[in-house]
Amino acid sequence: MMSEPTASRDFDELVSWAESHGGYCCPALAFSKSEKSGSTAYAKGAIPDANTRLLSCPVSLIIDYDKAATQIWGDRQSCPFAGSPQIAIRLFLCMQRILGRQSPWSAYISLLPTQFDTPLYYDHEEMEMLRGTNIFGEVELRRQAWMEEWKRGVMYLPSQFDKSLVSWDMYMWACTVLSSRSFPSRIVFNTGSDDDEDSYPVLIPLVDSLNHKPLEPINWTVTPDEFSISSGKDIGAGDEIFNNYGPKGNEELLMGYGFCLENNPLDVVTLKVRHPLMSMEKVELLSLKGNAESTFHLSESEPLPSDLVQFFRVIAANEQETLQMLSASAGATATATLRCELDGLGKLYNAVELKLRAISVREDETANASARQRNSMIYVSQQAKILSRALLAIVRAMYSELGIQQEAAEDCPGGSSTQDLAYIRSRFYQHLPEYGFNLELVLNPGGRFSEFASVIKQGFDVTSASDVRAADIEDQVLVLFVCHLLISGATAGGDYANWLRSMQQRYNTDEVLDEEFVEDFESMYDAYIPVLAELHSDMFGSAQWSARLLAWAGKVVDHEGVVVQNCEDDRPEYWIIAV
Ligand SMILES: C[S@@+](CC[C@H](N)C(=O)[O-])C[C@H]1O[C@@H](n2cnc3c(N)ncnc32)[C@H](O)[C@@H]1O
Repeated sequence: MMSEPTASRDFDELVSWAESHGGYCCPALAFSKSEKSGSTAYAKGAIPDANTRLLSCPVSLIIDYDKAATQIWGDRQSCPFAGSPQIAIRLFLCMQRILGRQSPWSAYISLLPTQFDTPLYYDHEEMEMLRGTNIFGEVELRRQAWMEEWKRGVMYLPSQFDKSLVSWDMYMWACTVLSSRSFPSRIVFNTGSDDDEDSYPVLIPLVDSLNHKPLEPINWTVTPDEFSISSGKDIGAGDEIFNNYGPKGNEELLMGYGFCLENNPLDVVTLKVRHPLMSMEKVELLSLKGNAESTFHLSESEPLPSDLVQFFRVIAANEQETLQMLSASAGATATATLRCELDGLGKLYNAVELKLRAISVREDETANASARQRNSMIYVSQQAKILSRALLAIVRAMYSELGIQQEAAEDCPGGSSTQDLAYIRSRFYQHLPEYGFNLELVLNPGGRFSEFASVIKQGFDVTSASDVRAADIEDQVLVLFVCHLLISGATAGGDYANWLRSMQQRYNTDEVLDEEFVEDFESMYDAYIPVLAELHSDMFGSAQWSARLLAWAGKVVDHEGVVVQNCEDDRPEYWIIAV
């Protein structure tokens, strides 16, 4: 039980107005003012019976499209905004505000806030705290959309209205009132389903006076006469009485309502991924429906949703792997290859890391911070926390693909710090040689391929793998290496024999290596092979070297490679998974 807040008389008029039209306010409920969340409602005495009706609003006072259209344009048919009912309601709100005490809704309108903490009201410095987040870009888009609406809306107001009174500031006020306190029409009028696109926001005076608490058990009841709210639990004397605005993360709360909740159990990171150009098979695998991007929701409890992993798996798949996945989804048992899994996870890692890096988490003192600064800090740090969890989950998924999850669990007991990630990734790097090769392995002077390495270093005038990357010839060196592996007889035995055989079956066909494609490798052959043959005739002088062989290896590198971010120097590097 809390100490009882000070009752505010500001609400007396609102309550009597609602009651005079058939509304209801539970006698044990009182209103007070709070600095943190505007007006709040609390229990003057215990409300012990769950399901006690708390507040209700008669249908005659609910502000919906019907009332807005008929009051402004005379009837629904004459309203030009049937397809965008929210515009009619926003204009209606402005009209009621202009009418002042003349408005039948004046008891309600006069109590509505006129100052908000939604990011559309932030100044430049406050916006900077949100840089890199989804909201940062969204704010301007929303402002533009509202501004367009305002211009169109005012233009269509009937001539008896003084259009000049509906200022941009007033329209923005109406938009924010609607975003911060409306209910969806599909619930209020019992129409449609959750994803009903025809649903629009309606205002329910009095019932909209409660603050939000996630997961709070409340019931909304709709009858032909009223919309009421009752609690799903007993309420103690002095306790705040909450509504539950639905499953909303901090991003939605901040953008629409102007507040954030620390430890919001329903917080999510919304990750929007633009579609790259894709084959019809991939489009089918992802069941894409023509949108330019896909949206995923990451949460603390589910930082790596399976649909997100599947999206990147399909993006990463080469032709062969795509066909395998298609037949698997049609009932066959094939699963994605290790290469595809690692490449998909690697690409996903990069996408998530990019998003994490774009935002800056501030560790400032919160004691002197304004409400807006506090909200931004909560939002950004929670986003960062979920993204870091996702990174860790991705690395663990890579471990698990490589069959070394046991070690990860023992050595790295959890957490999401950068050290954990760097550690876990360095372990991942140590294990990759068991599965394939990259430049470091190929050019290691003391390693298995030291002879090949020394010819390449001489021929290309480089001393290390990073020189090769800096010269932008990583893929070419790997192409030469794949050819070298084949020519040097690895097919006859050794670790890569089976892999090379399957690569030959897959890519060494006239269908894959058409004339035009092979021709592209002739200049590479002319530029490199004679020079390298002079340096080491046994290795590069064999008649097996040809533009066609290089073209084949080009296909292998292109389709069987995995791009992984190097955690030390932070550059992308190429791995060929050869198992
Ligand atoms: C529907 S109104 C709720 C009643 C509101 N306090 C008022 O003054 O009218 C929604 C607004 O209340 C505030 N609010 C609601 N729940 C809150 C919470 N849990 N913490 C902080 N502010 C909250 C936000 O300003 C939000 O825009």
